[in-house]
Amino acid sequence: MSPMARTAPVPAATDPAIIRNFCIIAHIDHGKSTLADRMLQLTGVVEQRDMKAQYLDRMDIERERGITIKSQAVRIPWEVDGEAFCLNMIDTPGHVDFTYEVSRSLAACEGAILLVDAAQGIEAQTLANLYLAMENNLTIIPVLNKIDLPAAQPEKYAAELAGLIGGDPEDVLLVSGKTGVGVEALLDKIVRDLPAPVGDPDAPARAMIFDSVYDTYRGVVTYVRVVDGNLSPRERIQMMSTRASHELLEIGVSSPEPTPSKGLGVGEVGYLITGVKDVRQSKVGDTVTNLAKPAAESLGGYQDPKPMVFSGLYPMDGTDYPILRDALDKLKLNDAALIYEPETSAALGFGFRVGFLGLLHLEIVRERLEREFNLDLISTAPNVVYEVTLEDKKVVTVTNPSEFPVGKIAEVREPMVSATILAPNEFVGAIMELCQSRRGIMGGMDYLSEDRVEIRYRLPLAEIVFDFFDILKSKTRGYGSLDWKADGEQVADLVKVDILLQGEQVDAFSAITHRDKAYPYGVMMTGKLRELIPRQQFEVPIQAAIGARIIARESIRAIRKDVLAKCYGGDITRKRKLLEKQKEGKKRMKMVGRVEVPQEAFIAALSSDEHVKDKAKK
Ligand SMILES: Nc1nc2c(ncn2[C@@H]2O[C@H](COP(=O)(O)OP(=O)(O)OP(=O)(O)O)[C@@H](O)[C@H]2O)c(=O)[nH]1
Repeated sequence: MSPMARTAPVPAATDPAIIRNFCIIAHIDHGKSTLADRMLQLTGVVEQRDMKAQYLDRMDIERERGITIKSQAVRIPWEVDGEAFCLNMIDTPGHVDFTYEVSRSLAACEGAILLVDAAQGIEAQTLANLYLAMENNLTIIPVLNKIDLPAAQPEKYAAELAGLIGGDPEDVLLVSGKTGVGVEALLDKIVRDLPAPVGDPDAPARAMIFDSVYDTYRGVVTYVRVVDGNLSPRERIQMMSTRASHELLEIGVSSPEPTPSKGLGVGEVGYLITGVKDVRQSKVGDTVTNLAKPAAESLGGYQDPKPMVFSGLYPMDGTDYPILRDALDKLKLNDAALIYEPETSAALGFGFRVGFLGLLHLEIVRERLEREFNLDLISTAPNVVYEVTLEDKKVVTVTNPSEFPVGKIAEVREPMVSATILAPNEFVGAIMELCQSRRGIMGGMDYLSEDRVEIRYRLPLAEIVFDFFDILKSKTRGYGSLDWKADGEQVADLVKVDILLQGEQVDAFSAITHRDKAYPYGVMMTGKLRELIPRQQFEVPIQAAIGARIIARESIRAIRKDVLAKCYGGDITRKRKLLEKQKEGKKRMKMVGRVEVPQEAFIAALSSDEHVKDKAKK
C-alpha cells in the first residue's frame, strides 16, 4: 500500500483513545528534524512540493544553523489496521541552553522516540534527555537513525541502547530519516506502544503551556496540551501562576499550518491566541484554566528561566543606542529568557547588560540583533553571576565584574554545574586532566559499553561555559560530548582583576577569576593590549591589578607620529587628505585618561572572534 493511502484527513480528536502524544529526543545533529520532516511528508501533512528542509524549524537562524531553538507541535493522521489515529508530534530543542523547554515539551507527551545516530552511538545529550523523559514517566521507543550511512553500526549501537534502557537489541527500530526507511514502521509502533492520554473531561480545564511564540501579526501564540476538561473559543481563560485572565480569540491545531478548531479536549495538543503581546504573559510551564470554573491545582510548578551568563552589549556606533533598546524590547516579546538593563561603560559608552541561558543563546541573540535590526555590536567578555557576602553580612549579586565590591568581603560564591562527559575509553586521561585543570571534582565514572565511558564531574560554571567544550572536542578528536546542569554554588577564592592604562582603570576589561588564574589573565590581557593600542606621544604603562597590587605590566613606547612624513613633494591636496583621514581616525578613538584607544582595540581585546582581531590589527 502506498504511504499516501494510509493517511486520513485530520480527525476531530475528541476521543482521547485515538490520540498519541510523542516527542523525539536526541543528541544534537542525530537527525531529529530530518525524521520529523519525513514523518510529515510520509503522512501527507506536508505536500511534497511544499517540503523544504526542516519544515518545523521556522526561524531563519534555526534553518541556517540546522538547530532547533523553539519547540513546535504538529498533528499527524495515521491509520493502523483501518483505524484512524491522531498523532501529535512535539519537536524539542536539543541544546543544553534550552533544557527547560525540552522538559516542558516532554511533560506534554506520553511517549518519546529516543533517536540515536547509528554511526555515533549514545552521546551526552542522549542521556540527559533520556533521564528527563524517564523523570516524566514517558514510554520510550528506542530508534537508531541514519542507517543508510556506510559508517552505521546498527548492531553495536542497538546493543548499547538496549543496555541503557533495558530490553532486547532486536526491539530497537532501524530508520533513516533521509531515505524514509523504517519510518512507517515507527509510526505504527507509536500507535501500538504508546499509551493514549488519560484525563477527566468533566473537570475544570487544565492545560500546560509547553511553548509560546511571538508572531508579528497574531501576537503571542501559546502551545498547550490539555490534561483535563476542555477549552473553547471566546471563553475567558486564566494563567494559574499570575492569575491574569485573557479572552480566547482563537484556538486550533497545527497540521502543520495553524487550523482553527471548535475546541481542545483531554489529551489534545494545540495553540491558543489571546491577543497578548509578550511571551512572558504566557509562560512556558504555566497552567491554563477556565476563568469561570478554575481548577484548584496547577499542573506542577513552572520555572522562570534563569540566566546563567551575562555580557554587556554596546552599539559600535553610539548613536545606535535607541535602536538597540527597541530591538531588545522586540526580541523580548519572543524570548522569555532574555533579560537586560541599561549599563554604561567609561570605555564603551551606553549599552545593556544582558543575561543569557548560555553561550549559544548569547550568540543567537547577538546574531538576531545584528541581522534583523542591522546593528553593529560589541559584546564584552561573558561572565557568570557571583554572590558576594560582605563582612557586614550584606549580600551583593554581581553580574558585571566592574561592580565587584572592594574590600570587606567575607566570601564569594560561584555557580556550579554537574557535568556528564561521554567519550571513548582512550580519552579518559585527557578528560580527567582537563576537568582537574578547571577545578573539577570527579563524581563517578561508568562504562556504557566496552569502549565507551561516562564521566561525571562537578565544576564551576565559569570554567566550562566558555571554551571548555571546544577544548574537550579537540582533546577527544571530536568524539567527546558534554551535557551539564546547574548544581548549586560553592565558596571560592575569587578575585577581580583590573586593567589599568596609565593608571586609569578600564571597566570593560575587568574580570573575576580564581586567584590562581588571575596572573595568566593579567599577562594575557596586558600583552594583547600592548599589541592593539597604537603608540602615543608618551609612554603608556598597561597594568593588571588585584586591588592595589599590580600583578602584570607591559608598556607602549612613546612615538611622535608624523603623518606627513611619507608625503614627499609639495602636493598640498594630498597632505590635506592625509590630515582629514587622521581627523576621522581620531573620532573613533576613546580617551582613557590621556590615552587614545581606537574603538577597534576594545573590540579586538574583548572578542573571541579571530576575524575581528585580524581586522583590528590591519
Ligand atoms: N545519511 C543520513 N543523514 C541524515 C539522516 N538524518 C539526518 N541526517 C543528516 O544529519 C544532520 C543533522 O540532522 P538534523 O535533522 O538537522 O538533526 P537534529 O537532531 O534535528 O539537529 P538539532 O535540531 O540541531 O538538534 C543533517 O546534515 C542531516 O542531513 C539520515 O537518516 N541519514
